[in-house]
Amino acid sequence: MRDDTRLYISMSDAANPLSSVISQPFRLDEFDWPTAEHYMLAMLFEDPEPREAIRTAADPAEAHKQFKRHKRKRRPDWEAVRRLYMTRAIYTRCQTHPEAASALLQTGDKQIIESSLYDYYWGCGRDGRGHNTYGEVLMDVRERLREEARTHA
Ligand SMILES: Nc1nc(O)c(N)c(N[C@@H]2O[C@H](COP(=O)(O)O)[C@@H](O)[C@H]2O)n1
Repeated sequence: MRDDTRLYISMSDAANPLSSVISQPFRLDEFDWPTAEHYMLAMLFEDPEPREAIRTAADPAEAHKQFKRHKRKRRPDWEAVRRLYMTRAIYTRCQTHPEAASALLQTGDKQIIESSLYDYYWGCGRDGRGHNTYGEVLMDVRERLREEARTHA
């Protein structure tokens, strides 16, 4: 049965304006980032070398390869900060690209769910019991954009 109250998205859909891998560059923390995924993966490291290797990767797949290459240098506090970094990336992308903000606002009050078989943190996991953190980040940013629109009306 169709459920119009939910919107399922896939992380790997680079054509979806809600995805973290869509090519919508933005500037944040004094650097230019090709995608939100590049930014999030770079923030996994405090060391500037892997950060730069990820930032300058040609696409998100290459950025992911760089992330894996440097995996051992991963910052110890990542679990505590990852949601915040993803939120900053998505919010800044929406500030930079009005079409990104508008695509998010057009989802209305739908619950956004990242469908992922394997990821129980960013996605909903195979059985739907995952945290769906990426979906929550999108909904948080959507709420903030709405608040800002109300304030500036
Ligand atoms: N499943 C999924 N959904 C997203 O929205 C994502 N941005 C990612 N990215 C992947 O997450 C991994 C790094 O973060 P964690 O250590 O899991 O917190 C890495 O594999 C990225 O490619 N994944």
